[in-house]
Amino acid sequence: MTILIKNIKELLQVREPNIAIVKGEDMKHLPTLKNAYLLIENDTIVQFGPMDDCIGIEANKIIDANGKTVLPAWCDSHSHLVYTGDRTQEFVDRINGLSYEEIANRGGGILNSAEKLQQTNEDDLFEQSLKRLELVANQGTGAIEIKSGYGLTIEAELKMLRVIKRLKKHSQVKIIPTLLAAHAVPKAYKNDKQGFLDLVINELIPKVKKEELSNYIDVFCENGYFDLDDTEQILKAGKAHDMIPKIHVNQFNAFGGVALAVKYNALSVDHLEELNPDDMDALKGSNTMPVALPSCSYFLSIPYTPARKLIDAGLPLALATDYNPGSTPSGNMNFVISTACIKMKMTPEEAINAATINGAYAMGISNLYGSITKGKKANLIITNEIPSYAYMPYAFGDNHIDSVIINGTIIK
Ligand SMILES: N=CN[C@@H](CCC(=O)O)C(=O)O
Ligand SMILES: [Zn+2]
Repeated sequence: MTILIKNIKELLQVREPNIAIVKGEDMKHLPTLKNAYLLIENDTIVQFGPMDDCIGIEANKIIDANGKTVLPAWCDSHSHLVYTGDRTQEFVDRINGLSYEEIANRGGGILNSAEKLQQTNEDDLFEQSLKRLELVANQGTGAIEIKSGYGLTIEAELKMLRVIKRLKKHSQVKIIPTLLAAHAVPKAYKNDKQGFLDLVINELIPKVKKEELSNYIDVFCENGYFDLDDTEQILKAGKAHDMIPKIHVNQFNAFGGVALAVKYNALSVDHLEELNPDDMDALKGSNTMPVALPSCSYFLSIPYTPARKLIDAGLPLALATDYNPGSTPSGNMNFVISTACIKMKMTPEEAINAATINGAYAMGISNLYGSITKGKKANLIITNEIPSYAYMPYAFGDNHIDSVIINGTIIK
């Protein structure tokens, strides 16, 4: 099956295969091709170039993208989209003055979602999660990381990861599963956090590896959740099983989690709403991708990750949704890039780089995703007729997407 997209007004994020990450000053540059064509064969981008070179190319299906922009589908490197129910009551409680922390201390928050998830059967969880996955795919997400972490028991964590495995089989979207082994201390271990850590280390991680459910490991490194010592125990256990760390860190407090994650060669450090000079120093010279989650800052009214500070220091940055029922009930990457431009002062070029090639890097898949490159997967967004690509983040809240192609299949 071949698809030819012709008369593309502007083809964005055109890269050579050797570019796996974009950092600092380079993030300001978004390579594009005007008046272009692109040819897909099965699930792969096989050719693209100026329209003048399109003569004689035939295909099973031809799409005329006159006036439209084509770009790589979004790469959302941080989500928790497998969950059950919602937390609207906590949303209203926060409007009425309670903080996220106060709600968690009362047994709400992650523990609330865990209780619901433990009581939900696997098929129901799959159906609820599939709807969210289809929703974000229609919003242009072609690759997504999905975490466990609302199970908090061995069985419920395995249930989450098995649901993620089913989603992988069922969907064209590229899915990277992450074991969020230590998300909160379960009620049953309230006075025995070490007991819970031992359970994760001695039972959960080996079971996850045995069933080949995930190669990535995450911890919520935060006051009231898991401290540096706890986090290091999990990272060590993960390392012993060849698991790559992707860590929740510095959401509310900065106390050395970034340096610890870098020490364990984390692929990404996510949140970073709080960031101190030591964190910056740890990131410089590392292979770890900082990931900002602006929709979470927006929803919880907490600081935005200091994107300018990171990028101006020569570091890379990825943008992701954090889609989850508590801090970010939205998986819309279009909103993420708008918010990054509006609130974090990222340029449209920086935001698109952060949400495509750098997002792919933060999932370990930038060899096949995140740019328009021959040989990469045909994961594409075709926009409506828009005056320029900057119009996408500028006209926030509107839908600018005409079609979405994922894995060579037109899904919208
Ligand atoms: N911070 C930790 N985990 C999620 C939120 C979890 C929840 O509130 O359910 C996050 O990334 O924001
Ligand atoms: Zn998260």
